[in-house]
Amino acid sequence: MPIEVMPSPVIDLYQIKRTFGKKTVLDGITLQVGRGELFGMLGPSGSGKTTLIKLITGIDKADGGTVRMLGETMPKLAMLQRFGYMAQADALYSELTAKENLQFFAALYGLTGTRCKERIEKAMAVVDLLDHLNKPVAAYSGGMKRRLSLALALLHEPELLVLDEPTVGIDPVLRQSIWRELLALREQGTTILLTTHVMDEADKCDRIALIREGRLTAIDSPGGLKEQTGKETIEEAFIALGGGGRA
Ligand SMILES: Nc1ncnc2c1ncn2[C@@H]1O[C@H](COP(=O)(O)OP(=O)(O)OP(=O)(O)O)[C@@H](O)[C@H]1O
Repeated sequence: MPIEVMPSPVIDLYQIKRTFGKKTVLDGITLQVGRGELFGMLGPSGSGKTTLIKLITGIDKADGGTVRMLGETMPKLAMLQRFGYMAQADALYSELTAKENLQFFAALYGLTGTRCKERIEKAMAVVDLLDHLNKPVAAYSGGMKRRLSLALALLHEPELLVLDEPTVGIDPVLRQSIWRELLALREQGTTILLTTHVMDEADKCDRIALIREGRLTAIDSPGGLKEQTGKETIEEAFIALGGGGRA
Protein backbone atom coordinates (compact mmCIF):
# COMPACT_ATOMS: atom_id res chain seq x y z
CA MET A 1 0.00 0.00 0.00
CA PRO A 2 1.53 3.40 -0.90
CA ILE A 3 2.33 5.66 2.03
CA GLU A 4 0.39 8.87 1.67
CA VAL A 5 2.22 12.09 2.27
CA MET A 6 0.09 14.95 3.49
CA PRO A 7 1.23 18.44 4.47
CA SER A 8 0.81 19.11 8.23
CA PRO A 9 -1.43 16.17 9.09
CA VAL A 10 -3.39 16.42 12.35
CA ILE A 11 -2.62 12.77 13.10
CA ASP A 12 0.50 11.19 11.72
CA LEU A 13 1.19 7.52 12.46
CA TYR A 14 4.32 5.85 11.20
CA GLN A 15 4.95 2.11 11.45
CA ILE A 16 3.05 1.70 14.71
CA LYS A 17 3.61 -1.49 16.60
CA ARG A 18 2.04 -2.56 19.89
CA THR A 19 2.46 -5.90 21.56
CA PHE A 20 0.97 -7.35 24.72
CA GLY A 21 3.19 -10.17 25.90
CA LYS A 22 3.72 -12.37 22.86
CA LYS A 23 0.67 -11.03 21.05
CA THR A 24 1.18 -8.40 18.36
CA VAL A 25 -1.95 -6.26 18.44
CA LEU A 26 -0.84 -3.53 16.02
CA ASP A 27 1.65 -4.24 13.30
CA GLY A 28 3.14 -1.53 11.12
CA ILE A 29 0.25 0.94 10.93
CA THR A 30 1.11 4.01 8.88
CA LEU A 31 -1.58 6.58 8.17
CA GLN A 32 -2.29 10.27 8.25
CA VAL A 33 -5.42 12.24 9.00
CA GLY A 34 -5.66 15.69 7.45
CA ARG A 35 -7.06 18.88 8.94
CA GLY A 36 -10.85 18.97 8.77
CA GLU A 37 -11.17 15.33 7.82
CA LEU A 38 -13.90 13.10 9.19
CA PHE A 39 -11.95 9.89 9.41
CA GLY A 40 -13.46 6.52 10.34
CA MET A 41 -11.74 3.40 11.58
CA LEU A 42 -13.49 0.12 10.90
CA GLY A 43 -12.53 -3.39 11.74
CA PRO A 44 -13.78 -6.57 13.35
CA SER A 45 -13.99 -6.72 17.11
CA GLY A 46 -10.52 -7.14 18.57
CA SER A 47 -8.72 -5.87 15.44
CA GLY A 48 -6.91 -3.14 17.39
CA LYS A 49 -8.94 0.05 16.89
CA THR A 50 -9.20 1.01 20.56
CA THR A 51 -5.53 0.18 21.11
CA LEU A 52 -4.64 2.54 18.24
CA ILE A 53 -6.85 5.29 19.68
CA LYS A 54 -5.11 4.94 23.04
CA LEU A 55 -1.76 5.44 21.33
CA ILE A 56 -3.00 8.47 19.40
CA THR A 57 -4.38 10.11 22.55
CA GLY A 58 -1.25 9.33 24.56
CA ILE A 59 -2.98 7.05 27.06
CA ASP A 60 -0.72 4.22 25.94
CA LYS A 61 2.71 4.11 24.33
CA ALA A 62 3.67 2.25 21.14
CA ASP A 63 6.41 -0.39 21.21
CA GLY A 64 7.58 0.75 17.81
CA GLY A 65 6.99 3.59 15.35
CA THR A 66 5.98 7.19 15.95
CA VAL A 67 2.69 8.84 16.85
CA ARG A 68 2.37 12.54 16.16
CA MET A 69 -0.67 14.68 16.92
CA LEU A 70 -0.87 18.29 15.75
CA GLY A 71 2.85 18.21 15.09
CA GLU A 72 3.80 16.92 18.55
CA THR A 73 5.19 13.50 19.36
CA MET A 74 2.83 11.61 21.65
CA PRO A 75 2.40 10.91 24.48
CA LYS A 76 2.56 14.51 25.69
CA LEU A 77 0.53 15.71 28.65
CA ALA A 78 0.22 19.30 27.38
CA MET A 79 -1.75 17.99 24.38
CA LEU A 80 -4.71 17.08 26.61
CA GLN A 81 -6.28 20.50 26.06
CA ARG A 82 -5.91 20.28 22.30
CA PHE A 83 -8.27 17.39 21.64
CA GLY A 84 -11.56 15.98 22.89
CA TYR A 85 -11.69 12.30 23.67
CA MET A 86 -14.63 10.01 24.16
CA ALA A 87 -13.51 6.59 25.34
CA GLN A 88 -15.46 3.37 24.92
CA ALA A 89 -15.81 3.07 28.69
CA ASP A 90 -17.30 6.19 30.24
CA ALA A 91 -14.93 8.02 32.57
CA LEU A 92 -17.44 9.89 34.71
CA TYR A 93 -17.73 10.69 38.42
CA SER A 94 -21.01 8.99 39.22
CA GLU A 95 -21.50 10.62 42.63
CA LEU A 96 -21.37 14.07 41.00
CA THR A 97 -24.10 15.66 38.88
CA ALA A 98 -23.60 16.00 35.14
CA LYS A 99 -23.03 19.72 35.63
CA GLU A 100 -20.34 19.07 38.26
CA ASN A 101 -18.64 16.60 35.92
CA LEU A 102 -18.68 19.21 33.15
CA GLN A 103 -17.40 21.93 35.51
CA PHE A 104 -14.56 19.67 36.62
CA PHE A 105 -13.40 19.13 33.02
CA ALA A 106 -14.05 22.80 32.15
CA ALA A 107 -11.61 23.78 34.91
CA LEU A 108 -8.99 21.40 33.47
CA TYR A 109 -9.45 23.04 30.09
CA GLY A 110 -9.24 26.55 31.55
CA LEU A 111 -12.86 27.44 30.76
CA THR A 112 -14.29 29.94 33.24
CA GLY A 113 -17.21 32.34 33.82
CA THR A 114 -19.78 33.02 31.13
CA ARG A 115 -17.87 31.10 28.51
CA CYS A 116 -17.86 28.01 30.73
CA LYS A 117 -21.62 28.31 31.30
CA GLU A 118 -22.26 28.79 27.57
CA ARG A 119 -20.12 25.83 26.58
CA ILE A 120 -21.76 23.52 29.13
CA GLU A 121 -25.19 24.49 27.82
CA LYS A 122 -24.20 24.09 24.18
CA ALA A 123 -22.53 20.70 24.67
CA MET A 124 -25.47 19.38 26.70
CA ALA A 125 -27.94 20.67 24.10
CA VAL A 126 -26.11 18.73 21.37
CA VAL A 127 -26.63 15.47 23.27
CA ASP A 128 -30.14 16.46 24.39
CA LEU A 129 -29.37 16.32 28.11
CA LEU A 130 -30.08 19.91 29.15
CA ASP A 131 -33.05 18.81 31.26
CA HIS A 132 -30.81 16.42 33.19
CA LEU A 133 -27.95 18.78 33.95
CA ASN A 134 -28.41 18.68 37.72
CA LYS A 135 -28.99 14.94 38.08
CA PRO A 136 -26.29 12.77 39.65
CA VAL A 137 -24.63 10.65 36.99
CA ALA A 138 -25.45 7.58 39.10
CA ALA A 139 -29.08 8.16 38.10
CA TYR A 140 -28.24 8.29 34.37
CA SER A 141 -29.00 5.37 32.02
CA GLY A 142 -26.17 3.79 29.99
CA GLY A 143 -27.14 5.78 26.89
CA MET A 144 -27.30 9.03 28.88
CA LYS A 145 -23.78 8.37 30.18
CA ARG A 146 -22.54 7.91 26.59
CA ARG A 147 -24.17 11.21 25.66
CA LEU A 148 -22.60 12.98 28.64
CA SER A 149 -19.21 11.54 27.66
CA LEU A 150 -19.67 13.02 24.20
CA ALA A 151 -20.64 16.39 25.72
CA LEU A 152 -17.39 16.29 27.73
CA ALA A 153 -15.38 15.66 24.57
CA LEU A 154 -17.04 18.64 22.82
CA LEU A 155 -16.85 20.98 25.81
CA HIS A 156 -13.71 23.00 25.00
CA GLU A 157 -14.36 23.13 21.22
CA PRO A 158 -11.18 21.20 20.46
CA GLU A 159 -9.66 21.26 16.98
CA LEU A 160 -9.52 17.45 17.08
CA LEU A 161 -12.15 15.02 18.31
CA VAL A 162 -11.26 11.38 18.95
CA LEU A 163 -14.40 9.31 19.48
CA ASP A 164 -14.37 5.59 20.20
CA GLU A 165 -17.76 4.22 19.08
CA PRO A 166 -19.58 7.46 19.96
CA THR A 167 -23.10 6.33 19.10
CA VAL A 168 -23.23 2.93 20.77
CA GLY A 169 -26.34 2.68 22.93
CA ILE A 170 -27.81 5.88 21.52
CA ASP A 171 -31.26 5.77 19.92
CA PRO A 172 -31.63 6.38 16.15
CA VAL A 173 -33.21 9.84 16.42
CA LEU A 174 -30.49 11.19 18.68
CA ARG A 175 -27.85 9.37 16.64
CA GLN A 176 -29.00 11.36 13.61
CA SER A 177 -28.84 14.64 15.47
CA ILE A 178 -25.38 13.81 16.85
CA TRP A 179 -24.22 13.06 13.31
CA ARG A 180 -25.66 16.37 12.12
CA GLU A 181 -23.55 18.06 14.79
CA LEU A 182 -20.42 16.09 13.86
CA LEU A 183 -20.87 17.04 10.20
CA ALA A 184 -21.40 20.69 11.21
CA LEU A 185 -18.22 20.60 13.30
CA ARG A 186 -16.37 19.13 10.34
CA GLU A 187 -17.68 22.02 8.20
CA GLN A 188 -16.21 24.41 10.76
CA GLY A 189 -12.82 22.74 10.36
CA THR A 190 -12.80 20.33 13.30
CA THR A 191 -10.90 17.14 12.56
CA ILE A 192 -12.77 14.04 13.70
CA LEU A 193 -11.40 10.54 14.13
CA LEU A 194 -13.92 7.90 15.16
CA THR A 195 -14.43 4.18 15.29
CA THR A 196 -17.71 2.62 14.33
CA HIS A 197 -19.37 -0.69 13.61
CA VAL A 198 -22.29 1.06 11.92
CA MET A 199 -22.02 0.97 8.15
CA ASP A 200 -24.16 4.02 7.40
CA GLU A 201 -21.90 5.99 9.74
CA ALA A 202 -18.82 4.75 7.91
CA ASP A 203 -20.45 5.94 4.68
CA LYS A 204 -20.58 9.49 6.06
CA CYS A 205 -16.82 9.62 6.64
CA ASP A 206 -14.45 11.37 4.22
CA ARG A 207 -12.07 8.43 4.47
CA ILE A 208 -12.09 5.07 6.16
CA ALA A 209 -9.24 2.92 7.39
CA LEU A 210 -9.95 -0.80 7.54
CA ILE A 211 -8.02 -2.58 10.25
CA ARG A 212 -7.80 -6.33 10.48
CA GLU A 213 -5.70 -8.26 12.98
CA GLY A 214 -3.65 -5.18 13.74
CA ARG A 215 -2.85 -4.33 10.14
CA LEU A 216 -4.16 -1.62 7.87
CA THR A 217 -5.85 -3.48 5.02
CA ALA A 218 -7.38 -0.56 3.12
CA ILE A 219 -7.65 3.21 3.34
CA ASP A 220 -9.86 5.21 1.02
CA SER A 221 -13.07 7.20 0.72
CA PRO A 222 -16.29 5.17 1.03
CA GLY A 223 -16.77 5.60 -2.74
CA GLY A 224 -13.19 4.51 -3.39
CA LEU A 225 -13.59 1.38 -1.28
CA LYS A 226 -16.76 0.45 -3.15
CA GLU A 227 -15.06 1.11 -6.47
CA GLN A 228 -11.93 -0.94 -5.70
CA THR A 229 -14.05 -3.91 -4.62
CA GLY A 230 -16.77 -3.48 -7.24
CA LYS A 231 -19.40 -3.53 -4.48
CA GLU A 232 -22.54 -1.44 -4.10
CA THR A 233 -22.45 -0.91 -0.36
CA ILE A 234 -19.77 -0.18 2.20
CA GLU A 235 -20.81 -3.31 4.11
CA GLU A 236 -20.15 -5.52 1.07
CA ALA A 237 -16.88 -3.70 0.37
CA PHE A 238 -15.86 -4.18 3.99
CA ILE A 239 -16.52 -7.93 3.83
CA ALA A 240 -14.78 -8.20 0.45
CA LEU A 241 -11.72 -6.54 1.96
CA GLY A 242 -11.56 -9.17 4.66
CA GLY A 243 -13.39 -7.25 7.35
CA GLY A 244 -15.64 -10.12 8.36
CA GLY A 245 -16.58 -10.82 11.94
CA ARG A 246 -18.60 -8.37 13.98
CA ALA A 247 -18.91 -5.20 11.96
N1 LIG B 1 -3.99 -4.15 28.00
C1 LIG B 1 -4.09 -5.22 27.23
N2 LIG B 1 -3.48 -6.39 27.56
C2 LIG B 1 -3.55 -7.48 26.77
N3 LIG B 1 -4.24 -7.51 25.60
C3 LIG B 1 -4.87 -6.39 25.23
C4 LIG B 1 -4.84 -5.20 26.02
N4 LIG B 1 -5.57 -4.24 25.37
C5 LIG B 1 -6.03 -4.83 24.24
N5 LIG B 1 -5.64 -6.10 24.16
C6 LIG B 1 -5.93 -7.04 23.06
O1 LIG B 1 -5.67 -6.37 21.85
C7 LIG B 1 -6.58 -6.76 20.84
C8 LIG B 1 -7.22 -5.55 20.22
O2 LIG B 1 -8.12 -4.96 21.15
P1 LIG B 1 -8.87 -3.59 20.85
O3 LIG B 1 -9.68 -3.26 22.06
O4 LIG B 1 -7.90 -2.59 20.36
O5 LIG B 1 -9.83 -4.03 19.64
P2 LIG B 1 -11.01 -3.21 18.93
O6 LIG B 1 -10.75 -3.29 17.48
O7 LIG B 1 -11.12 -1.85 19.53
O8 LIG B 1 -12.29 -4.08 19.30
P3 LIG B 1 -13.84 -3.63 19.51
O9 LIG B 1 -14.36 -3.28 18.16
O10 LIG B 1 -14.47 -4.88 20.05
O11 LIG B 1 -13.84 -2.49 20.48
C9 LIG B 1 -7.56 -7.73 21.49
O12 LIG B 1 -7.13 -9.04 21.22
C10 LIG B 1 -7.40 -7.42 22.97
O13 LIG B 1 -7.67 -8.56 23.75
